Amino acid sequence: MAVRTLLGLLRPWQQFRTTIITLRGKTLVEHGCARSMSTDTTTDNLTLSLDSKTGIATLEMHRKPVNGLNLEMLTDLNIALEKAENEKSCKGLVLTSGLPKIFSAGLDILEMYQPKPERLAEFWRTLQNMWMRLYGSRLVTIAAIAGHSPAGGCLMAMSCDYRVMATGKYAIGLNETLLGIVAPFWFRDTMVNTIGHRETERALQLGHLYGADEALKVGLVDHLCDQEEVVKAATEEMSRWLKVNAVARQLSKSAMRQATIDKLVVRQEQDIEDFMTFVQRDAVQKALGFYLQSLREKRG
Ligand SMILES: CCCCC/C=C/C(=O)SCCNC(=O)CCNC(=O)[C@H](O)C(C)(C)COP(=O)(O)OP(=O)(O)OC[C@H]1O[C@@H](n2cnc3c(N)ncnc32)[C@H](O)[C@@H]1OP(=O)(O)O
Repeated sequence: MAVRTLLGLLRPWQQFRTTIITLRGKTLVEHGCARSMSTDTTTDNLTLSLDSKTGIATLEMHRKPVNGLNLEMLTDLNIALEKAENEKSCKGLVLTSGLPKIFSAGLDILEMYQPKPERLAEFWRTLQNMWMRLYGSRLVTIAAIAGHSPAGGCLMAMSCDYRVMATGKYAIGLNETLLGIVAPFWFRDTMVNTIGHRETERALQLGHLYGADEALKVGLVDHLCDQEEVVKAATEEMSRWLKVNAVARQLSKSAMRQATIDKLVVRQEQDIEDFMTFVQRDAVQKALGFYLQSLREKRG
């Protein structure tokens, strides 16, 4: 009761901080004053910071070696996204990576290979929630992609409002079929909404990974620039979006995206069941084992 009364007196972000402690058994490391998001918030997996002058937050992923999305990383992403969302002065979010040559290698395959069922279900639910949060964010969201972005990495990028990608030998796309797995309907829907039905159909079947030029051509990304300029270009683009009336922009975004999100909302439990059944099939486990092996052998 005392805790509830105290929570009632706290602002949303302060309640949020308390929730972190309750949910994870450990708190985020917050540098400086805990009363403002203008100070950095850092975990093992990411840093969230807000420029209080511009209202632009930067969410930088840094889970070594490749920003693989495991349960802990996804939990941190959910917490960070909710924190940015709840901070009134925050208007936009740049999603980027602090690791060289990698945006995100997508889902951590080790979460799906020889999994423990309970953790597998939690992992998938946390991913679903992260996607719904990012795709439906009130904020202007821009992905600054200075490295590879396959599968779940591509999903995160596509869930933003705009994508800036580095020129160079980086690849982006939904390559699930190359692993012997199938992108779920909400991954597919997000891609259809980004590049259209026919291009998605081709890309999904082939597990096609686009180079930067090709990604620009089909509209999978919106702008290319030098690797070092990616975050700057994203921030510059952001200021254009922030000049638009926020309510009108948010309502337009929601009008375009909410039906896609609602499709998952009503099928969330079924989707978890489907995922668990599929992933635990012998053939799928075998395929994931081979793929992991090929990644390891590539390193020699
Ligand atoms: C069943 C329903 C469908 C679910 C939908 C699935 C969505 C997904 O996201 S599945 C994951 C798809 N991701 C990939 O296919 C990417 C695989 N990785 C790569 O292609 C490369 O690692 C790279 C291009 C992203 C980076 O290349 P490079 O810089 O050369 O780094 P390494 O390949 O040497 O990798 C370093 C280290 O990390 C391990 N690793 C890479 N990706 C993943 C991953 N997604 N999950 C787990 N581990 C990964 C890799 O095996 C290396 O490990 P060590 O050899 O032990 O150091």
